[in-house]
Amino acid sequence: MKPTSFVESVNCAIEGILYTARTQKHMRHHFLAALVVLVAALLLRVTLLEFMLLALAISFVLFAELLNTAIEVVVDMISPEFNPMAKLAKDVAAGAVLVAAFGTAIMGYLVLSKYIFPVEKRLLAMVGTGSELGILVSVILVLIAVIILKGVTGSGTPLKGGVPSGHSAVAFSIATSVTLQTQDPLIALLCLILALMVSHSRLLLKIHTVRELVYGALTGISITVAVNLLFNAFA
Ligand SMILES: Nc1ncnc2c1ncn2[C@@H]1O[C@H](COP(=O)(O)OP(=O)(O)OP(=O)(O)O)[C@@H](O)[C@H]1O
Repeated sequence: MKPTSFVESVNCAIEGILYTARTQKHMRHHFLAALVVLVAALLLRVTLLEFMLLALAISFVLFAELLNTAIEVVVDMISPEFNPMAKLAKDVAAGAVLVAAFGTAIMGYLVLSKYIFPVEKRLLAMVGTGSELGILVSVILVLIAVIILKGVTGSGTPLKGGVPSGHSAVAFSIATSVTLQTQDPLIALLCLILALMVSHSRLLLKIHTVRELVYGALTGISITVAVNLLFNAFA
């Protein structure tokens, strides 16, 4: 039935948002990311203008995901069977969300980095600069820990599958070592992206689950930080 009042129209719009949140996992990820960014913005006491920019960028992503879902629903209604034009319409709509999300990530970085980087720099200084020997020892200990953990959990082979992911552990160990060596938050961010890409590739190849990758990352980071703390304490 068509809405007859303003309140009913608003209700229909909210139902559309709820439908999108219920059926589209990307929408739920966008909401979660928006929550994290807005809470971080409040805690970091960004300026009013910066908060407005963040809010605008977040709204833009949510707006794009809602339109993408609307297009998907219409395409599914018109063409439930496989159709190259249906594919094109859905791919273009998904592209719009990707562009919006990419722009928002850049906006978030530009606004929040100047607040987060100084805190990160202080934390890195507390762990101390990594040494060449510390880097080597970390990687060797990470490899030994991965083999022992795989043996204990009885999963995977030394180079493939199981808990934790060896690729993820080594990638995050190297990322942590480079971060400590350079003490530079931007380098840390770039290394984190590289380590995430290595881990993601193992997920795409269906060699590991997210849980195995997270355990791998935690193994790599914790051992590398512990080794560097020890080296610096006895230096
Ligand atoms: N009827 C169809 N004909 C041809 N290709 C389709 C059709 N339906 C879906 N696809 C292809 O599958 C992809 C995913 O479409 P789907 O409807 O499953 O959206 P989704 O899983 O919600 O993805 P997202 O929201 O991430 O774009 C589309 O981008 C398109 O390439």
